[in-house]
Amino acid sequence: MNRAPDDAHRHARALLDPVHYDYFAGGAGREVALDENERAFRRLALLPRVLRGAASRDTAVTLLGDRSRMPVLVAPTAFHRLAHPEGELATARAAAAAGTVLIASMAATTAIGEITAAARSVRPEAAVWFQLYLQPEPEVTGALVRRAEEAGCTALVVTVDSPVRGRHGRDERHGFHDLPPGLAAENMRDLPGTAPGGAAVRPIAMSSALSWEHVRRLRATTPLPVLLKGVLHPEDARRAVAEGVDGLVVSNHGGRQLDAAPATVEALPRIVEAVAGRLPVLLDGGVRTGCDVAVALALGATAVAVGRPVVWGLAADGERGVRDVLEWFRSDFDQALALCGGARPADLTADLVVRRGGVGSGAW
Ligand SMILES: Cc1cc2nc3c(=O)[nH]c(=O)nc-3n(C[C@H](O)[C@H](O)[C@H](O)COP(=O)(O)O)c2cc1C
Ligand SMILES: O=C(O)C(=O)c1ccccc1
Repeated sequence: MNRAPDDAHRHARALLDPVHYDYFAGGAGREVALDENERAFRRLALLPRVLRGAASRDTAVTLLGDRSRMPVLVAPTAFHRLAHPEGELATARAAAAAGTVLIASMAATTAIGEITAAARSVRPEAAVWFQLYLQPEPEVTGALVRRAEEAGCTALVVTVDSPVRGRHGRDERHGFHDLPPGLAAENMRDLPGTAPGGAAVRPIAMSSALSWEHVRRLRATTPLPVLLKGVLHPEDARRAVAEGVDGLVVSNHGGRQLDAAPATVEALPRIVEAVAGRLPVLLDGGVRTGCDVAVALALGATAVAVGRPVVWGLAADGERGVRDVLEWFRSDFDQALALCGGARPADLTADLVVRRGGVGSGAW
């Protein structure tokens, strides 16, 4: 069967500078979390329901007021111009064409205003969310949030799994630490507090001093919904609900931060239980097929996001490549939903999920 993401991955590997390929593909430490994200999905199976008479299907979901044609979003990934000269502009047009939400990275090589404009040029109501690393200086965070608001972003996704930068062995071996000349993290240009004559592009700071107080401050300064990305402990999920956060992304940063983190699909049930329906719970990490999407939804995710498959599509064939990958996910998820006897995402329930390799029901 023609699998667009696999084709894209093969092409991307052949086309990319090996240093850049390893930047995108790699993970932290011994890459245990990276590998486990995909493997954990393979350890789970779905018990299909039969004869349910679901004549037509609708794969769409609504997330914090934004409609997506499928429960598969584009996860924020940095530096798209390393993958293709059109970079984030191509990704944004493809996500808009596929009718899904793009979560644009703060570490994009294109400014957020240009990204939203590209998405809207394809579909005026296209939704773009902005991924944010809270910066130690409140005025810098504030300026980034204003940029996202002015660009028309409809949610902020605050990444909270990066108190320090992950150590990526592949990058260390290659000595890859900086973008090549001509490329920059454009959202970091001309921010307040830059010393006169200092670098126009600020480095992105990761800070272990961040606390719930910073999230509270952020919520007080923006009307946009705030999601936290990188929550794995159920106590943090409960705290997020209590703090008035609007959504969670269960994520281990694609295995690029804590290498001992669990596979995200294994962490998901406890987060879903802790949240008890009070917030939408998204998941990313290792989602590679429509069946993976169906398993995550059955275990209580409202939607998932895909990171590397989108980068491979972009590297393989620009906007067209990303569109092919996203359309493939829509059709593969529709197929999985149909085979489970479902008509809509909400029909995927936890009783459908069993572990492979066990005897008996093996219910989750
Ligand atoms: C090359 C690359 C760059 C990434 N950059 C960011 C980023 O800037 N901000 C962020 O919150 N997450 C970032 N992530 C993590 C993704 O948002 C996401 O959690 C992860 O890629 C999902 O796993 P998957 O690649 O297996 O689908 C990055 C991941 C990759 C692979
Ligand atoms: O590479 C990453 O995973 C990532 O999150 C990041 C963060 C800041 C700058 C570049 C990439």
